[in-house]
Amino acid sequence: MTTGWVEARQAARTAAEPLETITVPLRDALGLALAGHLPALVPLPLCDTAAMDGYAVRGPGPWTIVGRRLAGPCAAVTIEPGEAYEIATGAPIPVGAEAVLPIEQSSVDETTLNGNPGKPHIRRRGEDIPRGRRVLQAGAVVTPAALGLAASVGYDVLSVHRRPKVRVIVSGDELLTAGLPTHGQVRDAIGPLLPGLIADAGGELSDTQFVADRAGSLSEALACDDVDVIAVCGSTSVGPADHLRPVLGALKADVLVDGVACRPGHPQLLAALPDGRRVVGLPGNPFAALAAGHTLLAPLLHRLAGRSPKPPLTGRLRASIAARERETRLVPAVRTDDAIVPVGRDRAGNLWGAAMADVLAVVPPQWTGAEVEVLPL
Ligand SMILES: Nc1nc2c(c(=O)[nH]1)N[C@H]1C(S)=C(S)[C@@H](COP(=O)(O)OP(=O)(O)OC[C@H]3O[C@@H](n4cnc5c(N)ncnc54)[C@H](O)[C@@H]3O)O[C@H]1N2
Ligand code: MOO
Repeated sequence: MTTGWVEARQAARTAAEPLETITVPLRDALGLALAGHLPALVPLPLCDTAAMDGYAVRGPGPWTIVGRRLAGPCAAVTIEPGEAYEIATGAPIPVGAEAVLPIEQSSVDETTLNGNPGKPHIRRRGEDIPRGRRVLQAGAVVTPAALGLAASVGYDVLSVHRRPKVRVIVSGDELLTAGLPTHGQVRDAIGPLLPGLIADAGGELSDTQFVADRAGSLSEALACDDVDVIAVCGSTSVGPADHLRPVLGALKADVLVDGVACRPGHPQLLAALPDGRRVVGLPGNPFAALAAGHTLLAPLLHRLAGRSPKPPLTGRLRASIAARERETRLVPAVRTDDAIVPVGRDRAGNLWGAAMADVLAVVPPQWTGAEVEVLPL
């Protein structure tokens, strides 16, 4: 029975548990999701440091310059009232220093320093991040900034969930993978779009296999057991060459979502094979496959990759889009400063609109109003 679009996405998110935890060097963690919360191993800054290039001073001026402190490991020194140390930004300040007088506010006559620090210009130990403070939550996706932060607070390795491996099976005797199609042939448009969609959702493409429109070929391709998810493109409908549902039946798969009330993409499906691998059926019409990729495949991969759900993005739709009675519409659109603007060219077989768009606007059944959820493309 067909599932509503919202319920289908929820079903995809709960159709599996996050994959095992692995420990990887920072450089290999980009794009993976943290398996646990990340507490700071050291405070930031580690000790009281100068926030400006200038002079660390104690007591009222004028001061006598007695030494120099540069950034880097150094023995602690104590500063006495009336003394100054020339100091670089980031250098530990001498014990007892009350302020850093920035170079621009100072005047030096031989070893005598004058000026007014105004503010202390000192970053105190732990002022930015105290030791032990949770800086990122389990389920956060490791971004370039997160890698820099993890290094700042002392990490060399991170515990993350491994990426789900995805095999793509493209079915269709009419498909051509390169060159100009001749009468009756069609260039495969889904094989090229899936690697990016899979990577964005936290997965890793294992390989892409092309199979003929025969039940036996599809069955054989589904037998591989070295991946977590298999995305089958085409063969989801009810025609004489559409074998996915009968093949899944013969393999005793548990069909979790059997069609979704959305346009395009309604014949899509999600199933669990007896050995735990998940199968997502993406309709053959290329824009329908993209829409289904964002409906079932991406949420399933997010979950397996251990990513926390994000709050939905919304915007105001500019244009009169006719909602359907029972189905959610997925409409390619661009985001402007103040609105979501549909781009058209969005028939199920045509990726032109989606290629011009930066989001899919989600128009629920019987929707009226302006605010819609959008899925970034
Ligand atoms: N009697 C019905 N017929 C159809 C229905 C329906 O409800 N009742 N739904 C239509 C919708 S909607 C879709 S979507 C398609 C889904 O079909 P399949 O998933 O079985 O896919 P195919 O039949 O193999 O192909 C459909 C269409 O897409 C082209 N195609 C297939 N694969 C690719 C590819 N990799 N790259 C580019 N184009 C591809 C194929 O040549 C066909 O034109 O079913 C409708 N029919
Ligand atoms: O629903 Mo189909 O998937 O429109 O092309």
